[in-house]
Amino acid sequence: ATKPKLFYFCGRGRMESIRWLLAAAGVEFEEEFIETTEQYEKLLKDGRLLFGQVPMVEIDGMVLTQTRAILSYLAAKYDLYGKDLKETVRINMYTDGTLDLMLMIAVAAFKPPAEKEESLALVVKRAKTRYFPVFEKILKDHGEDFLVGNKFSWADIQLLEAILMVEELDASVLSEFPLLKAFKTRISNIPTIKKFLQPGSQRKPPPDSHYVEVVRSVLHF
Ligand SMILES: CCCCC[C@H]1O[C@@H](O)C[C@@H]1SC[C@H](NC(=O)CC[C@H](N)C(=O)O)C(=O)NCC(=O)O
Repeated sequence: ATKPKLFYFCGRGRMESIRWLLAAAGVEFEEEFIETTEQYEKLLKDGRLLFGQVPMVEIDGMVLTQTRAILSYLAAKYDLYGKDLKETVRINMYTDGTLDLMLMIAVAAFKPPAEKEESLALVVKRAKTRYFPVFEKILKDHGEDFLVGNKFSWADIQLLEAILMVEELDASVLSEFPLLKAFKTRISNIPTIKKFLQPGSQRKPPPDSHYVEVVRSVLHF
């Protein structure tokens, strides 16, 4: 069977959570990195970007855009989306939260130094005061290994992704969250995720000036 193919820049941005979900599900995928305006404009001309935007994923004979739509499709396809609607809506609540937090980081990369510094400090503050306390309480209240239905789901994958991303900004961010520390160790040791965390995987590094320049030049902003 043909592997899913991801069309995006060679960086995290909005595509990184899709890479995480596929990797955690043990699904091999290919990537086409958009480096030039010509590449982007060809995708546009060929009508493969619904609203003219990336991420775009080709999977199961479809050409998908809209990050959350793609993530939901993958979560359902690989049985990482809860056993019923009540579990699914909790997974959606949790993943919308971690995606909001991670997009704050993605957007900050495009800000001038002083503003970027301020934005990233706000990310750490939001993580410590808004997001991580919620997940610590969820783990405490139900005393299970996973966030929803005591079964590994998309919510667990994305929370680990967000924890690691915030730790890159402040390594001590989990110091007041013992259950999240244990969660991080537990989920990082799931074989497919452990493999994705090894060097040489398709996981992307934090955004650097080259990534920002490429995105700016391709998207003319
Ligand atoms: C201030 C901008 C922040 C980020 C810019 C881009 O780099 C990534 O870090 C995030 C985005 S990705 C690139 C951007 N894509 C989106 O905004 C997709 C939004 C959509 N709702 C989704 O969830 O997939 C893009 O294609 N724009 C072209 C343009 O709208 O004409």
